[in-house]
Amino acid sequence: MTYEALFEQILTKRSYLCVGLDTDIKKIPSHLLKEQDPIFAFNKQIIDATAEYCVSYKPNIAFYEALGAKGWESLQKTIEYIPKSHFTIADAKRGDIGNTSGLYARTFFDPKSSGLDFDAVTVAPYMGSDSVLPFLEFEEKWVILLALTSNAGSSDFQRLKTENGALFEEVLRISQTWAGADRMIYVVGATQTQDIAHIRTIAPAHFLLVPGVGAQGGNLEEVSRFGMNKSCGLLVNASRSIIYAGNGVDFALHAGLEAKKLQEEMSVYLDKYLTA
Ligand SMILES: O=c1ccn([C@@H]2O[C@H](COP(=O)(O)O)[C@@H](O)[C@H]2O)c(=O)[nH]1
Repeated sequence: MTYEALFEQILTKRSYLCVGLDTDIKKIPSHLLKEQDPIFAFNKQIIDATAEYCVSYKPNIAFYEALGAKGWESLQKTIEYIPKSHFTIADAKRGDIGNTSGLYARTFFDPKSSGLDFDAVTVAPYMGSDSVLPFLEFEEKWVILLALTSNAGSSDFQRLKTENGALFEEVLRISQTWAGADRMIYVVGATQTQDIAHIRTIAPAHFLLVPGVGAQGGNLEEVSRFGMNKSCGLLVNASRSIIYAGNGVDFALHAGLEAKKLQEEMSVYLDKYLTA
């Protein structure tokens, strides 16, 4: 999906919501456990209930890998089921020496090799350019680079001072020499709103993937006020607060209502903060 097509979807849906498919076999409603593929059965109903309120889905790969071959099968079925209008993110946080990164890229971007065809994959920046560039060899696919993550430990390294500011600022600056806003997105936690306005001065045009609203307590209004640019430039993720909003046979109904609530709030912020 292109930058323009993503923005178009945001305007059409009046939403910049990314639903996180962090589907935990231990947390899904018990009636689904009799299904042949409980994870896919859960995801299918979540997608049906939320697709009209979001523009993106982000399965966190850990939840699937942990189940071995069956988990990969559920992931593949899920990705095939997501409507093509939605931007798909493999939250895998990969990155290694170049030839290994090339194989990670094939895993998520080459359906002939792996059966998976995501639009984007999250990548850790700390092994440098040769660990990231192999992902960019796939046309029309995106790298989502970890910049300032939502967890408390983000300050252990990401905020370390360099002669040009904090390390995460250097990640933002240097990585812009590898790819432009049409192929690169940055992860900035919703718990880091005090830094978002400054991040916008370093990366004014890029989309930011913002996890941390909902279960982690990030503030959607502040994220939108400080982070929105003239193409919206935000994909705000919520996982647990949506997919586990209910736990009975009507779990998908509750997930849909939770997604709708966020979409309606986003619609207000698009009117208020989308810069001309
Ligand atoms: O900085 C980061 C980067 C990634 N994540 C991931 O996003 C979701 C958040 O889930 P919630 O249930 O909405 O808290 C999850 O997959 C994380 O691994 C993040 O939280 N922070």
